[in-house]
Amino acid sequence: MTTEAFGTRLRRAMDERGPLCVGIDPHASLLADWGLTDDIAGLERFTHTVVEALADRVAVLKPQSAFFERFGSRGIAVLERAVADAREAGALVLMDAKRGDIGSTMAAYAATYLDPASPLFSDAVTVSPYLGYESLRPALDLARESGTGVFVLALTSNPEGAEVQHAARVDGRSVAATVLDHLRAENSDAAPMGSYGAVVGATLGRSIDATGANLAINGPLLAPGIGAQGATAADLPKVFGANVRNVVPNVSRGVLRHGPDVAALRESADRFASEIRDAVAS
Ligand SMILES: O=c1ccn([C@@H]2O[C@H](COP(=O)(O)O)[C@@H](O)[C@H]2O)c(=O)[nH]1
Repeated sequence: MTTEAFGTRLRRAMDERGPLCVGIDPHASLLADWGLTDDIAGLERFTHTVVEALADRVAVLKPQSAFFERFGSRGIAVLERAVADAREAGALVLMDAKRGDIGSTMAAYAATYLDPASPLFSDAVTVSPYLGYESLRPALDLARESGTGVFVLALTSNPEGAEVQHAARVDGRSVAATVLDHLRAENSDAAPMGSYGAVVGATLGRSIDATGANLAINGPLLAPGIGAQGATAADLPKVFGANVRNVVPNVSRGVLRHGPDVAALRESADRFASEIRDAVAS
């Protein structure tokens, strides 16, 4: 059996549905705003509603694992169901777990999200490179084998990220630029796009320039920060320049605050999608 690469599947989904990625982030405050209880029943209703509203129309759904983990094993069961239902409805699922550890432990994280036999098998996972890029090798290798993807934190959307990511190594290269260089090498032989992505916040403005980072990695660029964190679709060309075609913009609370009405969730996602289309085309 040949497994189609994640980068190929993502490119097709972006072309067919537009590049928008909507987050499934069941904040306690959103459960309350939706009139739901802050327990498993509320979590289940919230998650099911988002998947029902959006999995048949957006390219990517991104569950934020933390909001499910806080409910223990029953929360993980809700997450497993959401991943399976979203994939069944045609969305790619990017698990936002931000895992990172020494290689031998990383192999277990990789198996959790990228092994087709796992109950949490997803199309891609976010990982943290701060134990050293090569510590991610088990995930990078398993992704290649299973046709899945890996998104590595490079320049995150939060202001605190700069203290680590802009820091210079002894050779003067910034940490962020180094991560992006590794990803470019990983994606070098891929067409139409590699399966190894970077997380680069839509909030960053031109602060990227100071890092010497080159965003041309021939892979997807997950761009969180639109909506609740203050960035807009219009920021995308400013931040990503010529690489904007590979950007997967993420909106979580900006869409989710319109629930629990399914039509209102869809309208909001459609509005963001259309603003993004216009901004990317301009
Ligand atoms: O740099 C990063 C990396 C990940 N995130 C995650 O994306 C969503 C953003 O949610 P909003 O409600 O749209 O602000 C959330 O799950 C974060 O953990 C990020 O924001 N920045």
